[in-house]
Parts: sequence; structure tokens; C-alpha cells
Amino acid sequence: MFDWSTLRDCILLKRRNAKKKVLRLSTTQSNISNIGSSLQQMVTVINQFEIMLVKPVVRSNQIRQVFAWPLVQCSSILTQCSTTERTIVSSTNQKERTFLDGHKKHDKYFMTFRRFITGHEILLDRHTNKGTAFSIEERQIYRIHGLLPPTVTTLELQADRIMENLRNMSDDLARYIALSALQDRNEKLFYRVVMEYTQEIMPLVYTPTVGLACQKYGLIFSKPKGLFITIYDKGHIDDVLMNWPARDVRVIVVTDGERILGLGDLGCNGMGIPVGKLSLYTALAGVAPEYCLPITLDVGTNNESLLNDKYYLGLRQKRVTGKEYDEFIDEFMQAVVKQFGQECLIQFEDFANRNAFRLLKKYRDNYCTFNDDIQGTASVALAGILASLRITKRKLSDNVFVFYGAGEASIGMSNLLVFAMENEGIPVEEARKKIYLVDSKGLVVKNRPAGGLSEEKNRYAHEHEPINKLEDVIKTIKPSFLIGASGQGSAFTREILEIMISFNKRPVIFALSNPTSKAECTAREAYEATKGQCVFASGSPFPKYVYNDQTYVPGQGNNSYIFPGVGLSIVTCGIRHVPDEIFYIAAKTLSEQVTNEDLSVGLVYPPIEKIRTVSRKIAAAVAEYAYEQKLAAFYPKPIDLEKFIEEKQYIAEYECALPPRWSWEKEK
Ligand SMILES: O=C([O-])CC(=O)C(=O)O
Ligand SMILES: [Mg+2]
Repeated sequence: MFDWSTLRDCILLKRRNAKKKVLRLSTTQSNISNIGSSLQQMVTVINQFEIMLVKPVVRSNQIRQVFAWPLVQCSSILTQCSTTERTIVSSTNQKERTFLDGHKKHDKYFMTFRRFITGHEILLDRHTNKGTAFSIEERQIYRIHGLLPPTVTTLELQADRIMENLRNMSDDLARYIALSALQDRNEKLFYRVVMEYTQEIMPLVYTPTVGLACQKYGLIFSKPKGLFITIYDKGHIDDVLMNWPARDVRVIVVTDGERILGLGDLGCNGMGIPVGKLSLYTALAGVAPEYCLPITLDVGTNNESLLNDKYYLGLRQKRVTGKEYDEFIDEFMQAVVKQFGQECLIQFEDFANRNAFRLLKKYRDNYCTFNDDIQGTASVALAGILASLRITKRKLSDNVFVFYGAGEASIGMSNLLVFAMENEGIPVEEARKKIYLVDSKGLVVKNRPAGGLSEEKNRYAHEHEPINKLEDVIKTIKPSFLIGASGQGSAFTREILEIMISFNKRPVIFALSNPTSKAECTAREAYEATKGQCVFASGSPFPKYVYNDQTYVPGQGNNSYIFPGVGLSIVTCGIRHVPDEIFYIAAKTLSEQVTNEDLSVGLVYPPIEKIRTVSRKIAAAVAEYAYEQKLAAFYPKPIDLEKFIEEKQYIAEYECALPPRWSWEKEK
């Protein structure tokens, strides 16, 4: 008899029209050398059940999956499968959805539940669990009856309960842990809570709390999320990727943990960032969670305190660099394409400067990839800059910009600003002259002694006397925009802010470093020093501030306004490459969503409550461009792109797990 233990997923799906059933089988074997014989066995079994067509799907000479279209009911085969097939429901992928167009989801649930899963397992699976919201009928049919307290609740009530519990907790780390556990327990409820209470929850699952969670990762660890690939997996990264339970992965957020937010090298603890970013892909843009894969590449850490921390969970060694590192990343990129296809988006997050720029340059034309810290941050900053101009009533090119910090974010912002000015008809060289960078050594000027300048910084180096201190730079250059992306908390002192207001009616101050402790100044400090006259935005959220009876609402200039929408576009339209134009379009679209009412309270981004609509509009604008440029793979081009994208957005509602004939409610 066929050895079922070599099989993982087994999906029985009903094709409504054809009235046939589809059996999908795929292997879990990391050593695929004997898949040939497994396949042979499988074919034999399937043949016994008069299955008409067995089509092996071969990628790179390796058989990964076998699709079979049986002519007859194959339930007798399926009942022999082990209960591990419960992952099926969640891993049902888009290809199958397209293939099964018009097929109702609950049919799949019905098939899967009834045949393979015990009630207890349904409760333990975060994809299927509804907790106390299972109806009486569902409790009967899935044998959950008795495993839950008798009152049937609703998703709304469950969300209220979660919020009340969170609000009663003593600190944000406890809230982070509770939300993380909720995500493991009941995914729909988790997203419902994040989507309904975005303003309150985002700072918990994202910056600033995620920064603290990363620092304490080893201590608070309970259940793993995402995939850990270490330098010792070099040579078989492909196998590690195969261990991920979902096969239709469309977005990967990857970090090597070397520059987590403004907190520095956190090694393997950086995993909180890909996990948090991908939660926002779903909550803010509606990319289905099953498409998302968080990855940490562990090549060691140079953080001594982590290396000496007894709870640290990463490799206890110094970072591997140079050729070995490069080969490792190369292999990773290739393995992703092999496993998940050329169109799988790979978002680089929180790599150190030197690697971030290099890797972006190396991969941007050959893979579907972007660097969020360079390009996403640039885009959100440009959007804030464009909206600020509606307050200051100036043209973009009438401004002078000082960037404090000259890393990924500042260089990315500068490049995109130049791009935007070019679009206003300003020649590149002239545009660059309006931009000044300040790094740890002071103003970035030509002919810097010792060490020179990187290629990226050199573009913005001015013929100027060196100036060391930021306040002296401000006094001399007299910028209209002061933008901080330095990772140095409190760098914008009261004195600096007062200098800014001394020659600007409405100075624009962006303190973009994350988390809150690294912000260059707080909203309160900026408003107070400038007597409420500055336009302020920050990377991490600050509360509203009342000054002289006027309420100011600081905007959150965080790339979370950009990457979810851009990513949504990429996954729904199959965009193959991500050129800079996309981030320019995203920035313009985002700034257009800012209303005059928002501006009147100083807000240069749309309120976070509108984020799903905003992300969709960004996605539609990006898709329009991608189709024009022949960068989108899904044809025919949808007539109404925004509607098309809206239909694909994930919704945090429980699905009816019953087939129609079991659903009393439906029959009524
Ligand atoms: O994660 C965030 O909040 C924004 C970001 O990319 C960073 O600071 O590295
Ligand atoms: Mg980042």
C-alpha cells in the first residue's frame, strides 16, 4: 500500500462545474531523491481508484507536487490520510482559487473538516478556530460540542473582549504578547482587532512596541512565527523553504537583523520585524495572511550583550560577512524563486546600510524585490513633503532640505526627492544642490579627509567648508525642511527647533527614526519650540497635542503607509519588478488622500482609520502604471483596477464552515 506518511497536503476540492474532485498531493520529504518511487506508488494507488489523469508538476527536474483529477469519488483514499491534512484549508492557494473560480470557500472547509479533522484540532488551528463564535450547528457537526462553554458569541463581542483585556493590562509588552498569542490561536479575530482598532493596536504589533519585543525576543518567546534560515543552511536553503507549510507564498519580508529599527544589531531577535510588517500587509492592505512569509537570515550577531544573553535564541557567533555572506544571500534569492516563483515579492528590511544598498542594486532588476528602508521610507517621506507644501504654499523646488543621518532612509529620500523635482522640470544637478546630508562627521562635503564618501553620499556632497554640529549646519544652510533619520533620539534640541522657526514661517520637521525612543524629537517638543507653527511628522506615533487651545495631530511618516499598498498591487497583479517610479506614484497617491481638513490640524498623512482604502488606491495607481509599462503578469488587465483589487482584499469575517445543506440559517 502507498506510504501516506510521505505526503503532507492532501486537498479534496470540488469543482462545482465539472463535478469532479481534485486531489492535490505534495511531498514533505526534504530529501527528494526517492520521490520518484513515491510518485510511482501514488500513481498505483490513484489508478486503483480509477483516477483519470495524474499530472506531475516538475520544477527544475524535481517533482514537487502531483495533481490528480479523479473521475470517481476518492473519499476512500482520503480517509486514509492522517489528520495532519488540516493545514490544507489555509494553504489553499490562489492558483487553486483561480482554478476553482466561483467555488465557495465553505465547500472546502466542509470537505476538509468532515473527513480529516477532529473537533479538538479545529479549535487548535488558528486558521479554522472561531472560539466561542462556533454556532450550535457547527459544534454538532465538527464534534466541538462540549469543548466550549455553551454561550455562542459573535466576532464583534470577541473583539470587544480582547480590547477590554488589553486595556486592563499593565504594559505594552504584555499587550504585544497577548496579541501574538491571539494571532496563534485565532487568526481571524486577531486581524479583526487590528483592523477595527488600528490606531490603538498598531503601536503594539508594530513600532514602537515591536522594537522592545525584538530586544526581549529570547525571553518572551513562546511559539515560533516565520522561518529561520542560518548560515549553516547554506547549500540547502531550498530544503528549509520547503518546510514552510504554505506553498503559494507571494510576499516575503526578510531581515538579517543587523539594523533593527534604530536599535542596531539584534541578530535573530529581529524576527519580530518581518512578522510585524507582514501583519500590516494583511491588516492595512488586505493581503491574505497565507501568502505571507516572514524570514530571518541568521548569520550571527556582533551584539556582545546578546551573545552573552542566556536566553538568546540565534547563532552564538560573530556575523559572517564577505564572500560567504554574499553567496548565502544569492542562494536564498534563487531558492525563493525556485520554491515560490519569480513573482514572489522579497522585501528587504532592516539590513545594515552597506548591505542594503549593495543588495538592492544587485537584485532589483532580476527579482521582484525592494528595500523598504530605502524605498518605502523615501516614498512615505515624499508624500509627507508634498502634503506639507499645501500648508507652506511652496513649490517642491523652492525648498532646501537638510537630512540628519545619511543612511538608507536619508539617501532613499534624497534620491526620490530628486526624481520628484525632475518631474517638476528641475535638472538633476540643480535638484541635488537643494539637498544637504549631515552624518556622524557633520555636513557631507566634497573632499572629506580620511575614508572619503560612499558613492551614494557623494552625490549629495557640496563644495562647502566642513561644519560639524547640526545646529551650525542649520544656521548656515537655513533649510525649510529638517528631516531626521539618524537613529539618534533627541538630536533635534530645543535650540535647533528654535533656529528653524527663526527663518521659516512654517518650518517642516520630520523626526522619522524608530522606535519612539530614537525619534529626533517628540511632537510636543516640536510644537512647543515653534509655538505651534511647525509641520510635524514622526516615524513612530505620537499622541495629539493641544497648544494654545489648538489641537495638533502629528502624522506618522512611517513606511507602513506605503509597503502594504505597493505589496498589494504586486501580489494581485503579478508585478515582476519594482522600479523607483512605483514609489513616486505611491507617494503622490498617498499625498492626494490628505484632505484640507487633515491639513488644518497639521496632519500630512491621511488618518490611519482610512488606511485600507488608502492602500487600495495606492495599489490601483501602481497597478495602472505597471500595466502601462508591461510589468504586470496577470492578464487580461482588469477594467476597473480598484474594484478588482478590492475584491482580492482579505476580510476579517468568519466564514460559514458549513456546506449549504447543513446550514439551517441558509435554508430559512
Ligand atoms: O519599522 C518601521 O517602523 C519603519 C522602518 O522600516 C524602520 O524604522 O526600519
Ligand atoms: Mg525597517
